[in-house]
Amino acid sequence: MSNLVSSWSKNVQAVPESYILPEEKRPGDIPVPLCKDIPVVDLARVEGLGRYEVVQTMMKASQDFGIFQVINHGIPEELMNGAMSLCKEFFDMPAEEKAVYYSEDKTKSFRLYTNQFSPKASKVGSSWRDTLHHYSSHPSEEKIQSWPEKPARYREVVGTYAAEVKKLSSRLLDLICEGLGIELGYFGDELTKTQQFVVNHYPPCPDPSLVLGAGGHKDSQILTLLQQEAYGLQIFNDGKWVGVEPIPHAFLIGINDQLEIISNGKLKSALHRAVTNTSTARMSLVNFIGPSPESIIEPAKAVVSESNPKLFKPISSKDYFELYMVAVHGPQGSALELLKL
Ligand SMILES: O=C(O)CCC(=O)C(=O)O
Ligand SMILES: [Fe+2]
Repeated sequence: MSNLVSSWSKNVQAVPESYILPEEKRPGDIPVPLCKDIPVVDLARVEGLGRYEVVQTMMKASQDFGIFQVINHGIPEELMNGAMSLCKEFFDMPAEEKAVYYSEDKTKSFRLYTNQFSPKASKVGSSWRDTLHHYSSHPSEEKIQSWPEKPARYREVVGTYAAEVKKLSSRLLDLICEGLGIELGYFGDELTKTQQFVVNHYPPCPDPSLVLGAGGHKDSQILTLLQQEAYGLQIFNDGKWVGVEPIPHAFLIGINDQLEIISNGKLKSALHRAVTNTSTARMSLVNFIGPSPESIIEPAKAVVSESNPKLFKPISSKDYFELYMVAVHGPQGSALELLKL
């Protein structure tokens, strides 16, 4: 338990050795510019004449950046504020109260942990973050019973929030179907059977140039919907790291590896990382929508043709995740390369 970064980092003046990255992986001191070209999609325009343009913008952003942001998405601001502040309250609780939820057992549907991507064996480059992870496959009311009882209203608000995010993901995936020329409802069942809600907490760090909150990686599932208030997310674009500007109450949408496969490479899963800062704890509320473990992931028939042959081998979602968990430590930050034909 004492290994939670939020438990010990207040008392340190320097970054402990095991958190210092090898030189080539460090974010360094040179400022990373914010990328001003990542599209912000106004979902209010979907119902009217703007629909075609919205879909095209989403498609182009997914090809060029692998991410875009959405506003007027229909999830109430009070609900987003409520989820964010309850998650903050959770991390602000005394270490003993959080200890109950701490677990290194990856099969648990709910747990608090630190350093998922840095096995104990590796002595360098641990991530400067703690994570609260909720995993569910729908419908899954009983899983909520394993979530924190404190702060009061946590279960209720996070439960409502997760359900709203799931609805938003379905709307977005229908628009993506339109853009790809895939039949509507393609993602309606097995391909979106699972939902993970991950709360990343990055405490202030004495020297952000030496560490990362989250090392470079791609997300393995279908779609990411991320809520944030403070800056810290960067993507690797056009050969360099660029910053993503947080927009209050927007959701950042990310294409994941298994959607890249289904789209036959038309949509790109973005390599991204999170940096820390010296003054404020940053939180990101991350929702991953993904397939059932048994789903076979392969390019959709509608996106493949003689002139556009399959680029990826079929694989079950479960097997993809196993490959991913090894490959995520490598320079690609994902297992996509291993499936290329
Ligand atoms: O905190 C962030 O902005 C990124 C987190 C992330 O990439 C993840 O949880 O997969
Ligand atoms: Fe990620």
